[in-house]
Amino acid sequence: MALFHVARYAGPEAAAAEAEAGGRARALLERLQRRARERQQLQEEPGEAAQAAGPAGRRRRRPRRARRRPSGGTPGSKRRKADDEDAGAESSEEAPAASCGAAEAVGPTEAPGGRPPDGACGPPAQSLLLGDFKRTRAPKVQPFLPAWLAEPSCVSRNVTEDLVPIEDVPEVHPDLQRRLRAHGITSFFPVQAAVIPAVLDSAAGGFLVGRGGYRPSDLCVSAPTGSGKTLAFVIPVVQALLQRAVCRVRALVVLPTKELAQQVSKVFNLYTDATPLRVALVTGQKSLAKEQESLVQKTADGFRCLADIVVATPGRLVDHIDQTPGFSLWHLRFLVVDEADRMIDSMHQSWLPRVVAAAFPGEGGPEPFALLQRRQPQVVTAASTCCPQMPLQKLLFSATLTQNPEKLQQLGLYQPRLFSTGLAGRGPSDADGDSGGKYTFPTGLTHHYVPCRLRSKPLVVLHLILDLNFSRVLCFTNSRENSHRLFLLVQAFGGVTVAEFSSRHSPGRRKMILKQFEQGKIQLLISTDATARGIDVRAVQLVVNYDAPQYLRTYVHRAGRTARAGNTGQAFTLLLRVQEKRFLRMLAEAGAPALQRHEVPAELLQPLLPRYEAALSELESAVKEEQRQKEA
Ligand SMILES: Nc1ncnc2c1ncn2[C@@H]1O[C@H](COP(=O)(O)OP(=O)(O)OP(=O)(O)O)[C@@H](O)[C@H]1O
Repeated sequence: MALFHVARYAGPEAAAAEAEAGGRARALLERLQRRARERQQLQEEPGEAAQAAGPAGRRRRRPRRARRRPSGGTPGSKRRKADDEDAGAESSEEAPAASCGAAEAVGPTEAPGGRPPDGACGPPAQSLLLGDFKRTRAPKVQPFLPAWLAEPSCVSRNVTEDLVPIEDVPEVHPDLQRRLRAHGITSFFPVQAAVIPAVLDSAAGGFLVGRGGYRPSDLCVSAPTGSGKTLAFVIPVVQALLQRAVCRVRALVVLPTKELAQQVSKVFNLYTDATPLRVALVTGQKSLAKEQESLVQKTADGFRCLADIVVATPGRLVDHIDQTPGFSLWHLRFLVVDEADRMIDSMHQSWLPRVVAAAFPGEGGPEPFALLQRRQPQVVTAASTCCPQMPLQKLLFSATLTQNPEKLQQLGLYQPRLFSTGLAGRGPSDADGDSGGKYTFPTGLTHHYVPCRLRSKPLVVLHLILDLNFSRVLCFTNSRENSHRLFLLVQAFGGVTVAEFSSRHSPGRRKMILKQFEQGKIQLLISTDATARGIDVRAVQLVVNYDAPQYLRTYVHRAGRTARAGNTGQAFTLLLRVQEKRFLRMLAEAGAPALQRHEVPAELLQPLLPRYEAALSELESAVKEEQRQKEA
């Protein structure tokens, strides 16, 4: 029977054996010293010694590899192992185990007293050496996706060819169709043509109950940037709520940034302003009291709700759940999570459990006899279907929706259904933990990279704008400081209307900057990733990644600020030599079309140099002045 062998102190009985071993060690040492002397002699008189040694001299060299092994066996056993090596029986990585194996193969020659023979490797031949790990390559684990993720409803990403005329989607109310036409929309983009009917279908039985009394499926939508995801939820939510009689918060849209929330609330306003529906924006741009006034009104017998649709950032939403008297989510029917992957990342703020808790007052809640009092949904049974209650349906949207089931699980989705423009379940992992190889890019977007040195990066940006004549450029850096310094430098250089956008500025100032950029008053907007997601500025021709994005998702969103809604656009990434390999591999895994290498020869930058040098010294004094002011 094979035994485990752990080398340990054997007790006083082993003392004699140890003394014997000590004698053996001395003999071995002497032998080694003798050989060293011989070797030294050989080096001193190589010709003679080689002749004298003849073939035996050469033979003596061979067992050296075997000697390096930790066995320290008898000369006989050494020779056996050397023979095994010659025959190529074992690889060098497996040497320790192999030497034991070889001894086992020839059968152990026992010394008197049943001990292993001199120099036999430690444990008995039949035993298993603990910690004797062999280096074997672990098989790659392929992600196993749940069926809804692995088999999504596929949607085309081509928003120029696969348009669907709005009259071909009869589920959309004629009033809304008229309104869409009034805003210049005559056809739905593919994602809209697929998602709008699906959401409307789930509210077909009226928004108070799901179809047939069942709870509707939650929907997840993964489609490229600029593919019209906003209207894909605005239209069905507005249409479903048009039937409401009493104003209650029935739709809540949560977004990661103030600017995005503002943009989405604008779109809601476009489609609700001729209806009784009211939209409130709660992002912290106004004071809490002002926002409270837009949400609830105090009456003689309690509070009156003033908003049907609330568009919010998560932090401010939780503030209102906690601090606004009369703000209730008991009638919430739609919870829309835009930029869903980003919102999952912000889950540590616990905004979702707070929303769900506020939406389900539960047993003993403040309205115990309300007809449609909601409880946290339980398992569907015959009894539970007898007493239908208003469902809370989640709608998730993103251009980079995670396929990580563990992350998605945090959202507590119910029988989810995925609409996707990407191929499901392919590709290896992204650096941030999400699976890559599945994000899709707008068809009109071309990707370039510019190999350059750190010092010449600002010059390359100036060259792109001034020499290649791009009139609306969005340039991303990885930090506020980088944005600010690049802004100061370009400003000092002159000839370009430039602004910076980052958390250095107040929300009001940021709003104004975005407006001016949209109006074309700013040619170059230098920004942190604050504008990377969702911001929809028409006619951005060029996106420059001044600092290469670290993550694939960041690249997808940054580049997606151009080539929106079927337009064309270009994304240029400035890469240092050390960044090239990793970045190109990351994009290849993302399924991005091949990046075009765009060389900017030094001669092209040469004419810009004199002004650039002057701008650099201006920058230096500006930075010093800023530091002085900070310290004062
Ligand atoms: N059916 C349509 N026809 C014409 N233009 C449209 C249509 N739907 C949306 N658009 C326009 O396309 C642009 C992009 O839409 P939207 O902002 O909804 O994209 P998105 O998919 O949400 O992008 P992102 O992922 O970057 O947030 C907007 O300017 C919008 O007005």
